[in-house]
Amino acid sequence: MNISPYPHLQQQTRKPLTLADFARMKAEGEKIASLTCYDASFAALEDRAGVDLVLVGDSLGNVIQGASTTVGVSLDDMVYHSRITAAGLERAFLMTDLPFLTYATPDAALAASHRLMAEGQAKMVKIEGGAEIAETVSHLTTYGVPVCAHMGLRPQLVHKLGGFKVQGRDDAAADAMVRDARLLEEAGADMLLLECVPSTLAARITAAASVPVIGIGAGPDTDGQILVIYDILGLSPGRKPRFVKNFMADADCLDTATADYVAAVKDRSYPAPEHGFK
Ligand SMILES: Nc1nc(=O)c2c([nH]1)NC[C@@H]1CN(c3ccc(C(=O)N[C@@H](CCC(=O)O)C(=O)O)cc3)CN21
Ligand SMILES: CC(C)C(=O)C(=O)O
Ligand SMILES: [Mg+2]
Repeated sequence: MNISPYPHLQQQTRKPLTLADFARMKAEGEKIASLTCYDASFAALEDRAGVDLVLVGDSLGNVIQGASTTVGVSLDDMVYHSRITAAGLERAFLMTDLPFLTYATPDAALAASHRLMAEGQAKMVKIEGGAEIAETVSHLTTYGVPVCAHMGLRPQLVHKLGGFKVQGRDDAAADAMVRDARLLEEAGADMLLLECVPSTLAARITAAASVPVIGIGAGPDTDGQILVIYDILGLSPGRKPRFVKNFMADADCLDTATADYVAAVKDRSYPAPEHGFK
């Protein structure tokens, strides 16, 4: 499959990306294209489509294991899928989620991150939380673990929240999220991820942050975008979150659908206004 006519592929080299590349992309206003991934074949597909950042998400509880939440995903599951995803990557940077209750103390987070990095070949770990995980982020940073802090809608808290709902809608919650983003950055977070927050709040946090901010359901103004790979390929059954776009609808194969997603993030045609929240 020859997908070379894409402008973003003509500009890219096959050299492995590093955190410095994401800092440069933020500074230059080049959007970071990210997708989730769970195995080597999809990793190779995403890598040749020009995806910059690959996340082995605990969403594998939903899309691989068929559960309705991510709560049951184990660290062994994450290590396994991280390792088999890493095997398919050449250029893209690999980030892996720490699953529910594997980072409840700083030392537990360090031990779990060790497994994701040493066995799972992750180059960065992602943990869900705000100010309350700042100490953990600081501990990981001290020992050289790159960290992304996942704020806004935190799917691991589904049973506390009572569902998957937009976060940071009132002024007090929005101000708290802005403060937490700053604290996490000061604690050493290398990246932030915002899920399901009003587009205006995501723009505010992105403008204030010196590290790259990736969004999902966070509007067009974050430094990058992420979606679940099966959602862009039309493989997810049932009602879709409003930020999802099926790129398979206008594509003739998986390679063009995935490259079309990357191109749409790069040229800012995804996300459109209807994919964001007020
Ligand atoms: N296939 C898949 N895609 C995802 O994006 C995803 C997963 N699984 N599993 C883990 C979490 C769960 N996510 C979700 C799930 C549902 C909504 C949702 O239905 N949101 C409503 C917002 C409701 C409101 O307005 O408060 C929506 O209409 O989009 C959002 C994120 C995102 N993640
Ligand atoms: C949706 C993304 C951000 C995630 O955390 C996951 O796939 O688990
Ligand atoms: Mg996750």
